Amino acid sequence: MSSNSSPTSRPVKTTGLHVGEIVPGVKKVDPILIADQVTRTFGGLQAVNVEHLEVPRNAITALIGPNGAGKTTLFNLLTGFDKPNTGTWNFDGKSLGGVPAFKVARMGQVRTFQLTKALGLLTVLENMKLGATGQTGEGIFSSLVKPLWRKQEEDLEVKAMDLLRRFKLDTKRDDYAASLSGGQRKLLEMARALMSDPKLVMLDEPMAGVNPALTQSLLDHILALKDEGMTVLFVEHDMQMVRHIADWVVVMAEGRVVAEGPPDTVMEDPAVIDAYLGSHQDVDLGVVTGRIAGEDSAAAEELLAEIEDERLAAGAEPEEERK
Ligand SMILES: Nc1ncnc2c1ncn2[C@@H]1O[C@H](COP(=O)(O)OP(=O)(O)OP(=O)(O)O)[C@@H](O)[C@H]1O
Repeated sequence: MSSNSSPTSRPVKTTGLHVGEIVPGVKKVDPILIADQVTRTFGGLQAVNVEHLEVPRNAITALIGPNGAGKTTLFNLLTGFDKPNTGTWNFDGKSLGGVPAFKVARMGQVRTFQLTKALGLLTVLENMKLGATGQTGEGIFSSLVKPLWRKQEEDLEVKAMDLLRRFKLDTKRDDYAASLSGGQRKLLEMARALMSDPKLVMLDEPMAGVNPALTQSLLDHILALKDEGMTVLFVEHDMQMVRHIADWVVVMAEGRVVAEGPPDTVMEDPAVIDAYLGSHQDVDLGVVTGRIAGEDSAAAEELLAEIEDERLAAGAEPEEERK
């Protein structure tokens, strides 16, 4: 596959991912992940209620939605870190319901993890080694076969160093992970996930806490994953990033998938605008939507301008002319 993800050239977004009319739950031409009737409640709260969702293979899919929409909970369920109340899902043709997290990762579906305090006390290289799965050394019998185990350790280190070089973290190999900057941590999280040669990489807010200097580098790394044949599913609040790199966008609100589609069209969907408005807790939505009388606050004006900018960027007519 050709690599066209240099900072100067943006890859062409993948098209033709779906079959038929675009509605929430639309079928994909070649789905890598198919989820059905996945629900999760906490007490009386329904955090996730996904009827049907297909994730297209070898594309970059963004999962967006306001705070509390259920994005992280869905990630946890799909990767075996949490158990649903109901639901089934298939990854690459194999049923994953009830499969524990470490096995899910071994099957080729990995998610990145924020560096916890404990992981921060390990070196960068040790963190990388933790990301590897299917190690011969894990088995009781093979651990008795020392030469085999040692060879595997060496191979692991070579692989880890290759990845660290690619992510420009090789000079940090012996540093504690906790000493890395926010952006470097994100790079390490991604590099660690790649240690298990995944088919599907799930990134939880890859841009959170990243300074602008590393933003481009992170975007390029994510685009490169697709060039290498991987599928990416990521949760992100930064709409600019979603617009830049996603081939497909899934919007969640109150646990459900309320819209999906290519980024340029999905941002115009009224359900998306509703969900997006919902994330601006500082704005009086009644006033913004004209349902109740009152003066728009500065935050509301800003939000309306943001939405209008996004509409225009997507090629829509100016709001004034539509009336
Ligand atoms: N372990 C838990 N116990 C109780 N409630 C939970 C738990 N985990 C999540 N929730 C609730 O489930 C709902 C969905 O949360 P979730 O973190 O999945 O949303 P999110 O879309 O990822 O939000 P954010 O964008 O803020 O990360 C929220 O109302 C949250 O408070």
